Amino acid sequence: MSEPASFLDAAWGKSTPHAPVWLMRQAGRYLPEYRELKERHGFWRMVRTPELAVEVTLQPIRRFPLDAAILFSDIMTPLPPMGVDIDFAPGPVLAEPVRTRSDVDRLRVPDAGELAPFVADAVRLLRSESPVPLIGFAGAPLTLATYLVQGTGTTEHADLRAWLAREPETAHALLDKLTEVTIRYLRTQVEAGAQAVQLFDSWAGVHDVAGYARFGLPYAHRVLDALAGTVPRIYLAVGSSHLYGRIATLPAEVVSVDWRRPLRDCRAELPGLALQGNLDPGLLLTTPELAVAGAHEVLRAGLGGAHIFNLGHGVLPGTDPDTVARLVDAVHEFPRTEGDQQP
Ligand SMILES: Cc1c2[nH]c(c1CCC(=O)O)Cc1[nH]c(c(CCC(=O)O)c1C)Cc1[nH]c(c(CCC(=O)O)c1C)Cc1[nH]c(c(C)c1CCC(=O)O)C2
Repeated sequence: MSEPASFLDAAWGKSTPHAPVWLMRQAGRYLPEYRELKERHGFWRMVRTPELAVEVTLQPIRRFPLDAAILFSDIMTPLPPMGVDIDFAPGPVLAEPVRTRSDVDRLRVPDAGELAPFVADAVRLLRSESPVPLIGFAGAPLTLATYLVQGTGTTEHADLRAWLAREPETAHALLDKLTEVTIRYLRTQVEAGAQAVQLFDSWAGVHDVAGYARFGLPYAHRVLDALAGTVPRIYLAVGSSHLYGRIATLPAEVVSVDWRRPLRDCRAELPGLALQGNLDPGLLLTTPELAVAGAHEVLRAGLGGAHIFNLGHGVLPGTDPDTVARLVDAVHEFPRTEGDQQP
């Protein structure tokens, strides 16, 4: 590799000599050192103890030459201070879903300082310990509402869509509170030193264009707009290419694309935006050779504009860390210079 790949350059829309690479869920269950720590401490304690959150954030950075670190936390982290009781099994499970107007009225909107002081501490520690830029993150309001209304994240979401249609005013009241909390939560991370932010709208894709335009877009817009002029903003919505016409209007620098369509097809629909993605995480469950071949496809499709290499969604639990190592090297070895596009 001639020059190091710069994550922040690509996030600001510059075309880099190599694609920088990080992986959603790069810290987590596929790493034995993560499983060992979780066995000892449990998930919430790891999230809430800055030294443990720092350790888990850095585990993948020590193993692989990744170009960015993502804070170890969860999109659910700002919800308990609002008065929501959440456990992980392994996905989030709420003691009581939020469905009525009085459920929504009871939710608190805590001050920034109250929201997650341990997150601000972890970010500050990471800024002195991490050799690579640090990405902060939050869940987008509609995705957080998905968990709050359903109580889990595991259905077809028809009940959420029915609830939105039946109770639009209650839904807007809930989304409004979640938007304010998310803005405070992300500003806290940026003020503590996060160098980029990713807004995870993981479940936006289950809505039709009109539903997204009504309940997703305006709130994601407000969150991203509140961070204007600070750090590059990455927006992720899985299974959502039917929404790209709307997503293109968001005040973000980067859109994270899932594995369903080649990046070159997405560029035309997301003009002026850097693209992040989009290897199928399922390919990392095959062989290093197939994963690397898939990465080359993605890298070729990503030419023609700024590209941050990532998966289309998170690393899956059964992934072999050696395959991840081969993948990261393959991305760094791929030149993005014009006329020299084959690995
Ligand atoms: C929907 C969502 C959640 N959490 C998150 C999202 C958005 C991203 C996406 O769409 O996948 C975001 C998240 N969750 C976690 C991170 C840490 C940083 C990273 O490495 O990417 C991030 C960025 C840790 C975690 N969050 C969770 C774990 C697993 C806990 C365990 O060890 O069992 C980790 C490492 C628990 C969790 N938390 C959530 C789910 C669905 C689960 C189930 C297990 C899983 O998908 O890994 C909610």
